[in-house]
Amino acid sequence: KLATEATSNRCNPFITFVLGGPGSGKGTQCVKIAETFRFAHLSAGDLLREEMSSNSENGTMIHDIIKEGKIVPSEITVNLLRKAIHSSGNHKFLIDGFPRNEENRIAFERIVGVEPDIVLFFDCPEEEMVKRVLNRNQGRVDDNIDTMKKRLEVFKKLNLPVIDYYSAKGKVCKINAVGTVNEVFEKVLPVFAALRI
Ligand SMILES: Nc1ncnc2c1ncn2[C@@H]1O[C@H](COP(=O)(O)OP(=O)(O)OP(=O)(O)O)[C@@H](O)[C@H]1O
Ligand SMILES: Nc1ccn([C@@H]2O[C@H](COP(=O)(O)O)[C@@H](O)[C@H]2O)c(=O)n1
Ligand SMILES: [Mg+2]
Repeated sequence: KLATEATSNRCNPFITFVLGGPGSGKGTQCVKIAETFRFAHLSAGDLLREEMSSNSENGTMIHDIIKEGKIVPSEITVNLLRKAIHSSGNHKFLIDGFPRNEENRIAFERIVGVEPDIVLFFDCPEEEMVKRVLNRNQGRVDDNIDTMKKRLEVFKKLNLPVIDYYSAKGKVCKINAVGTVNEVFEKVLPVFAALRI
C-alpha cells in the first residue's frame, strides 16, 4: 500500500531514502533501481567524498569525520543534497545513506521541505557487512576494520532509531540483503514496480 499511494499529478519530488548498515549493498542496489526505474541516485557519502576531494573549506573536516566513522554536520550534507536535487532535472530520487541520524532527518525536512515517500532498509548481518566492506577495494579511507567497527556502532546507535521512526509511520520496506546482487534485486523490484509515478 505504502508504495502505491503516490499519484502521477503530485508536485513534490518523489523521495526514497535508502538505508542499511555499512556494506549492506545500498549503493549496488541503487544503481540497479536507478537504471531500471529511471530514478536519480544521490549518495550522501559520494557527495561528501566529492566535497572532500574538491579542496573545499570543509574538506579536511569531512575527511577526518569519515575516517572516524562519525556523522558530518547535517547542514553540510543536506545542502549538498539540496543542490543535487535541484540540478538533477529528475523528480524521482534515491537518497542513498541518508538520513544517518535524527539531526539529518530534521535538517532535511527543514531545508528541503519534504518527507520521504518510502524508506528502503537493507537488512544485513554484521559478519556479511564486514566481509563485503573489507573486500570492496575502492580505496575508501573508511574501508578498514577499525573504522568499520565504529561505523557499525554508529549505525546501531544513531541510524536504527531513524528507521524505527519511519517504521512507525508505515514508510519502511525492509529487504533481506543476504543473497547475490540479483537475488536481492528480485526482492526490491516489486516495491518499485508497484509505484504509479
Ligand atoms: N548482494 C551482495 N552480495 C555480495 N556482495 C555484494 C552484494 N551487494 C553488494 N556487494 C558488494 O559489497 C560491497 C559493499 O556494497 P555497497 O557499496 O553497495 O554497500 P553500501 O551499503 O553502499 O556500503 P556503504 O554504506 O559503505 O557505502 C561492494 O564491494 C559490493 O560490490
Ligand atoms: N548522511 C551521511 C552519509 C554519510 N556520512 C559520512 O560518510 C561516510 C560514508 O558514507 P556511505 O553512505 O558511503 O557509507 C559515513 O560513514 C559518514 O562518515 C555522513 O556523515 N552523513
Ligand atoms: Mg554506499
